Amino acid sequence: MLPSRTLAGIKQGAFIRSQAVRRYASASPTAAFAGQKGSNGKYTVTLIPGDGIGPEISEAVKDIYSAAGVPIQWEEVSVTPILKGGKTVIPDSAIESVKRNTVALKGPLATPRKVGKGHVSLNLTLRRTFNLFANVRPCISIAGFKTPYDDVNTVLIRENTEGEYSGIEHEVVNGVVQSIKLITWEASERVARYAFYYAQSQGRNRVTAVHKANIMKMSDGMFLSACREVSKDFPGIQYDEDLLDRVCLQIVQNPKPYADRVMVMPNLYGDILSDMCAGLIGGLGLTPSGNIGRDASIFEAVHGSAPDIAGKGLANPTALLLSSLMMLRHMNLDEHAAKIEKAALTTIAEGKAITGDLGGKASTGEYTKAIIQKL
Ligand SMILES: NC(=O)C1=CN([C@@H]2O[C@H](COP(=O)(O)OP(=O)(O)OC[C@H]3O[C@@H](n4cnc5c(N)ncnc54)[C@H](O)[C@@H]3O)[C@@H](O)[C@H]2O)C=CC1
Ligand SMILES: O=C(O)CCC(=O)C(=O)O
Repeated sequence: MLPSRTLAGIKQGAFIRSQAVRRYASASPTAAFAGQKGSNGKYTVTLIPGDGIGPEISEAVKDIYSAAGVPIQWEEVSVTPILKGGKTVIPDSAIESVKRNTVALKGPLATPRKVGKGHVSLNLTLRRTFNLFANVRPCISIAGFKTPYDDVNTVLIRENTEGEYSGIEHEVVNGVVQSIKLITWEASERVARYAFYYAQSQGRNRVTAVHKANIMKMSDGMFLSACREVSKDFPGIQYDEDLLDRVCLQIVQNPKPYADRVMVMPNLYGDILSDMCAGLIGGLGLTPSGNIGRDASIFEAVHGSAPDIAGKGLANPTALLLSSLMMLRHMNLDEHAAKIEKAALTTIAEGKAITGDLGGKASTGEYTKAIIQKL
């Protein structure tokens, strides 16, 4: 029997602050925001604009924040990788900025696709560097924006530091490579505990662990054991388990039943399932996420750098904007978040100034202006 290690700060009932149920909540008890306003009355937040469409959508967020009078000043840093001792690393200045500010908004970072070559993913490097153990991915239908379903309301919590994304790969012999899926009890337990905490604080009454333990009996099996163990500490929350493939099928047939719960799962499953859910509400231009850690949290869109549309003014900044609203709520700036959220969702529902991915004709700038006019 494995020991049940309790992560300090996420015990049932030991919440740092009570939280109302909120759309795009970050619900982070582990990294309770302790930032102080500067002498200018503003909090400093690290901004990593990112690659591809990153700078365009970051600019849109900055413009909306200025217009909305959000008390934030951005500390912009580059994470262009540098070579240090034969390894690709993120510049120290970027690391120091996130450490100092404890919150960051990050645009997408591209990872070279060359087979077996190119630097490692900086997205994953950042998650590991700051031990951002839970990736929260809410996906909610936007009222007034017509898609095949009006009632998608899923929250995925993805283990964010290990699993299939451990990056441990090697060639055994010519023509045979091995990639190791590393699952630890500690990481499984802490993400499970976070999922239960999130469900409880956001009024969701069930946690479903999504897995393939029928095949990966030891790795996913242990992930499930950790979830089961944690579930005992949350008697008010129902707990069940479902197979990843079944969940995919069921969600695309009828997403409604999933609105009552939080789904928690190993790393890769969360990556794929969240893109699938995004497809149900209008695409990757709409889905936010928060990488939550104990000492820092980094908020980013689910999507990547979209090289196919970069620099053309076609990018939809909503996903990054909604990620930033998760960040504002994490920082207890709820009123600012609510005001911006209303302006953005109303702009989409009206449909007059929406970007091409949503079937409109507006440029990134025109859509941004339409939001600003509604603030
Ligand atoms: N967290 C991160 O920073 C992530 C980074 N990536 C990286 O991004 C690069 C591109 O990856 P892809 O597989 O092409 O995925 P992607 O998410 O960048 O693009 C997939 C499709 O969605 C569209 N799309 C994405 N975001 C959009 C937006 N905001 N507005 C309008 N359309 C949007 C793109 O134009 C493309 O057709 C790769 O280098 C990948 O490694 C991918 C996923 C996440
Ligand atoms: O780092 C990358 O290039 C892709 C990462 C990704 O898809 C994710 O984990 O969200």
